[in-house]
Amino acid sequence: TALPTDEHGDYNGSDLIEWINSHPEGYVHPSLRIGRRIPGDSSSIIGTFVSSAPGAKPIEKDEVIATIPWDRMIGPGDEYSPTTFGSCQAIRNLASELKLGDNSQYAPYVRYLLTQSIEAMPGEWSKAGQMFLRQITADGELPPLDADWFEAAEYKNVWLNACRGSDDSIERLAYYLTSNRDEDTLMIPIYDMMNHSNDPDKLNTLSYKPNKVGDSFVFKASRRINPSEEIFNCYNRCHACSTHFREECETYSFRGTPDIFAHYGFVEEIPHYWWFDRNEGHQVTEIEFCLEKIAATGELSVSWINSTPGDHDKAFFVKHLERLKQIESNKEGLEGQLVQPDNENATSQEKMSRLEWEACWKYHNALITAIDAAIVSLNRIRRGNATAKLIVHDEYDIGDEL
Ligand SMILES: C[S@@+](CC[C@H](N)C(=O)[O-])C[C@H]1O[C@@H](n2cnc3c(N)ncnc32)[C@H](O)[C@@H]1O
Repeated sequence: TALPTDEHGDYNGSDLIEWINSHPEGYVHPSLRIGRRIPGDSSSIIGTFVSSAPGAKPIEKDEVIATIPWDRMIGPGDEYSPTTFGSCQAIRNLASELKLGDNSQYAPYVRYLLTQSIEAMPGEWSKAGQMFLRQITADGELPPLDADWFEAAEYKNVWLNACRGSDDSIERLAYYLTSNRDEDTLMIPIYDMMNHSNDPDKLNTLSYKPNKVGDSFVFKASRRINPSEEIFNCYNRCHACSTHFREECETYSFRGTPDIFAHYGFVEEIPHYWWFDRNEGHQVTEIEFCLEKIAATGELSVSWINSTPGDHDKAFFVKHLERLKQIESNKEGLEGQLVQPDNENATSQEKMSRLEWEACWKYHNALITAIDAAIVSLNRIRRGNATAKLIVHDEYDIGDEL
């Protein structure tokens, strides 16, 4: 069955909205629009917006954006608990529904999910793409340090080994869809159409997951959202840099900018949360900082978490900044060597797709920006031109995400 589209030919989720609203407990705010950021531009991502159609109203602070009833979500069934963060049963149930396709009781949702491709997930990248990322991160000296994600080891460990899943294309899709779109153990239509932001000026929702089997999932506006504004969720809500959300934390996440890249395949916009582990012999020094953009000047600002780095840490940053710039100086040569030419259809593990190439460079640039800002901050502190901005978290400040 073809997906419903808007006047630009983009998916508009009208089937999903109708399906949720047709349930006695279901509700979708009439001003919600599903569509592309730039309507009609197929390279622009799909997300959720407040409609700018004539007569469409803003969504006011605390208004419910959507209520998704229990039996419109795909999850672990009776095994559900709000404090469980991963479930083989949930992935299995999703795979079964995907296999049923149009015959699934979740057909409007399943039809959209089946259009999703997993090629942007680093775990699904070609060998060449994964090797290039290894080069950028100096074989694990820079984050994300854990190679599991980009070598698909996580897929093998979790799905094939722990869950005893099969390696067929639908089960693989189910695994990556849960890693990319679920909220703990639930796949939630409409909610999972929201894109991510950590920017306090953009982030505009709060969500409330079911307390028990049978309850609905609700998400609300955390401030007034005006027509044409995008509606955002935060995928790593309440991490070490998001102090302004602390009082609103229902769940916590330790994921920073490198983890968002590893798990979703995109580089988030600033503000960022960066962490580095500097290895010296057997000793590991953790270096963490928040990177923000000062709205008035556009200047980058670094706040160090727990402690200000010392000379060895600065030398580590300087070394990697030079190394990253060195890689960039050979960008053209690398492109010829590593990227699948557009006119060649045959895919090979020795070449990477253009999508992987571009994602690698976005991450490379983000690393350069962050490391450069870190060095600037340390130089200023050293020269006495600035006092270090320090954020200190006590051990019990941050909760667990399993
Ligand atoms: C939960 S889905 C969000 C809806 C998704 N855009 C869609 O088309 O259905 C998560 C995926 O959306 C994309 N995404 C979300 N936030 C993004 C952002 N800020 N920048 C770029 N891509 C983003 C990434 O591909 C991510 O893996």
